[in-house]
Amino acid sequence: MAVYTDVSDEDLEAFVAEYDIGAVESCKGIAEGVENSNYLLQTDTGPYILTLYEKRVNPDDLPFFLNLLDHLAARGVKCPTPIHGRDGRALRELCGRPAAITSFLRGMWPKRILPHHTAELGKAMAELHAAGADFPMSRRNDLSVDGWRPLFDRCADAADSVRPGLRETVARELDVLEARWPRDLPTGVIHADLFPDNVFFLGEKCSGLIDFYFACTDAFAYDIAICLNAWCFEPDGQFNITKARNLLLAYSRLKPVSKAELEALPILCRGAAMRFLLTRLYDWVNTPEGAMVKRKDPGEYLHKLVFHQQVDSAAAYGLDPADVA
Ligand SMILES: Nc1ncnc2c1ncn2[C@@H]1O[C@H](COP(=O)(O)OP(=O)(O)O)[C@@H](O)[C@H]1O
Ligand SMILES: N[C@@H](CCOP(=O)(O)O)C(=O)O
Repeated sequence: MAVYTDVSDEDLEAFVAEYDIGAVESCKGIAEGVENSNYLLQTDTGPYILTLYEKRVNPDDLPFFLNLLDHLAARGVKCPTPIHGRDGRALRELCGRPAAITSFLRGMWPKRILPHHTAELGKAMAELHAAGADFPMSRRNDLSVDGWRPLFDRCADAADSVRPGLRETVARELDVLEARWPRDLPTGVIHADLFPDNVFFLGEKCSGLIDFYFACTDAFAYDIAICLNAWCFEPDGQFNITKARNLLLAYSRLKPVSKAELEALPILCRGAAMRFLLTRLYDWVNTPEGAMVKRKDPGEYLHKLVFHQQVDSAAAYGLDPADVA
């Protein structure tokens, strides 16, 4: 359940009165999501999403996120568009929290991933990367290689209680990642959390991307690596090379992937697995029993990490670097 802050009818009406979006008809908390409080706000002009930004979002980052959504929407990316109040502001405060209203995206995220989904994903991600090219702001990725060891230090003591031997495995892998992390790949705006629950579909077509609250400036190929992990493993843990190939081909048709990017994919996939292993491990040991939020399994990402440790070429993901100019 992701509604951390309750909003009274009076506060809501005063808040919505700052916008030209009509009168409130209903406002219901949305159970999905983990980071922020989200409400489905219905007014007499249609549905909207009301988000109250909670503790884990740094308020200083909000102008980056909201300006990015404005920028992407203006370039035709299907994403939530911030609604600006009559004073021009998209970001204001509600119940003591930073808050914004965005447009409502139609569609549903796919519960069972099929090969056509990853092709649509590749296309949508390439469009996103291209549309971000002239976005003037930048945001450092705090959850990239330099952030992993400090994060691990805050939960390492509990690692072996989650999985025997995990502390040693992570420590050794961090040594490898820190030594081999590629730092000269093409960079730009990436989503950085493009999991299936953040990609909506209407029928077989992608209808939009949501949840840009990890978006940052980083290697485009790192975004691809995050998606290979999140979309191309079957529930039984098998890697599905067809889904991976569909993703890479659809992406590279719109935004060519260089040989250097492809060659870096195995180490980027290891890093992407480490990133989600660590945030899940941190949450696993720091989320109290009975908390509203369902903890995600760090073991799933340990399995993905071990898979990529055996990979020596992007050919294992369906696209051979030798085939790329
Ligand atoms: N713009 C949107 N249009 C339609 N539904 C949305 C939109 N934004 C969020 N939602 C709904 O709210 C849920 C949680 O949103 P999300 O941004 O993933 O939350 P969190 O950042 O807390 O993880 C989504 O799964 C979706 O159901
Ligand atoms: N995708 C991350 C968790 C972040 O959750 P989201 O609801 O903000 O997408 C994971 O699976 O660990």
